[in-house]
Amino acid sequence: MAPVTVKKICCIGAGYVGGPTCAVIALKCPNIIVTIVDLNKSRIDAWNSPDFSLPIYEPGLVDVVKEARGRNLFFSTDVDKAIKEADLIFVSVNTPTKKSGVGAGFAADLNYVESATRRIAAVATSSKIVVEKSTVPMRTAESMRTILEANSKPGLRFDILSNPEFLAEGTAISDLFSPDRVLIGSLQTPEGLDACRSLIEVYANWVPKERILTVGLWSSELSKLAANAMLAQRISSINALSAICEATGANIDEVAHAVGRDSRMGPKFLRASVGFGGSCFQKDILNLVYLSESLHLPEVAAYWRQVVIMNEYQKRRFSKTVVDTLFNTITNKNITVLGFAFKADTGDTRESAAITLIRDFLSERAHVTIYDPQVEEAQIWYDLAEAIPDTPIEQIKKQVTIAPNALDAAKNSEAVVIATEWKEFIDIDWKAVYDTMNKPAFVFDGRMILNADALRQIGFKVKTIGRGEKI
Ligand SMILES: NC(=O)C1=CN([C@@H]2O[C@H](COP(=O)(O)OP(=O)(O)OC[C@H]3O[C@@H](n4cnc5c(N)ncnc54)[C@H](O)[C@@H]3O)[C@@H](O)[C@H]2O)C=CC1
Ligand SMILES: O=C(O)[C@H]1O[C@H](OP(=O)(O)OP(=O)(O)OC[C@H]2O[C@@H](n3ccc(=O)[nH]c3=O)[C@H](O)[C@@H]2O)[C@H](O)[C@@H](O)[C@@H]1O
Repeated sequence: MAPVTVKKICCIGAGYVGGPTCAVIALKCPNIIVTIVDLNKSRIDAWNSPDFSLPIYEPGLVDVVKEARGRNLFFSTDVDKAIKEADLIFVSVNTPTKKSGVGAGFAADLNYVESATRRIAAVATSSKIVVEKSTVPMRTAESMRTILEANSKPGLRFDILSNPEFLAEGTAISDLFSPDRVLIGSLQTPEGLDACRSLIEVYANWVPKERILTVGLWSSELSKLAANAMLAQRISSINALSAICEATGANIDEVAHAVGRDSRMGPKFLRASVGFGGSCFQKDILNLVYLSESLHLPEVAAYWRQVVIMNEYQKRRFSKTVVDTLFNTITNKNITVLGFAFKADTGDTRESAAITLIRDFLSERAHVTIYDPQVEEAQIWYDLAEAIPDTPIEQIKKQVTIAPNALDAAKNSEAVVIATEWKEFIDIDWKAVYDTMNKPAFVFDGRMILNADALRQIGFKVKTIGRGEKI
């Protein structure tokens, strides 16, 4: 049997991964019809909006959608139709950490993957290649195959591939245009290898073949968890060192530079911060911890768990620095938090360190004013209500203001806290900010983006993460 030439792709899940990934496939493969489906109608409506107000903010994404939408890229809520017509289906649904039941707080909730798989089984009338795009625990492909085989019409074949996604938010389009690697895992059977070849042919439309890596299914699933765990581990390592810098007078920037010049380590991902956020690092590490515990490897579990513990410590340590520096109390003081997204160039707030910082400030009974250039007000209220479940939102709203820009946000405040590394924060008229603030005026730079000396010249007292210098 020869590999199938893919003509129609269905992507289940129109989120941060499914949307950009399959939009780029459509752009780069004009001969393939790509339909991205989701149960969430408002999300699909936004993808289809005439003025391209897409549901996610990602630099370059609008241009991709403008070129491909209506040509060979479609967004729809008709999941069944898209499944039926496709020869290859990406499953790009969410896999959050389980909130209750066995493995609560650690294991991935596979409910969405299972429902998508059951839907494929229920409606497929022809054989399909089914691709795990979501990040999943090891051996999920096996469960998917069992569900498909037990529930589908007789005579159909389902080949499952693992094709984890490595894009980072904020740079998703350039990551997808020129990925470091595309990883495809398959069973090493003739059918599995044929399915793998079919997917290789899709990517080969724009990705050099030497960047398309093929491995066994289980290695592929584990590689995704491993990559995220090791990236997060680097941040926790540099953040642990930032605490030593602050206590000793060393400068974490200089340490990171010196360490990163070793070609075995490289300079990337060594930026100390208020702590990593995002929907995946913590979730995927906890998933690895759960896997290790299930495999009776407690030392391995403890090793990875420490990466998350260190991240929590970093967030707490930063909010404590703010309180300690503001004369040990922020009760009734105005604190301005610049940035709410978990990193720059995204409107995504999932697990953002800003949320933990703000929760800590509110618990000290401070008044907090927030400004973020991309995050919508409704999202901020939603996240704060989730983070502080025992306080009614009306009460939270009494303590929090959302401002339309940084200058307004800083008015009459005692301290400005940089929580997200948005470039526009570097270019603020800091003298104007200073003039509107109560004195002494403090800046806490949790992202190392500001010129501390220039701020001190204006009159600010400045604390930068990872620097032990006098404020
Ligand atoms: N966000 C990121 O940058 C990255 C995420 N990942 C992984 O990709 C997966 C998806 O992540 P995101 O796109 O961020 O999630 P998301 O929450 O933004 O999108 C998932 C979408 O799937 C839809 N969905 C769920 N069940 C469905 C079903 N049965 N039928 C149709 N639609 C359904 C939801 O309505 C939602 O819109 C996760 O496993 C994540 O770990 C991997 C790499 C990067
Ligand atoms: O599986 C996923 O979801 C994705 O997770 C991360 O991507 P993402 O979370 O979008 O963004 P990152 O750039 O990795 O940043 C994650 C967090 O770490 C922080 N960070 C990053 C780098 C650094 O040096 N220091 C640092 O604190 C960021 O500010 C952010 O809060 C990975 O980088 C992607 O390869 C992966 O596909």
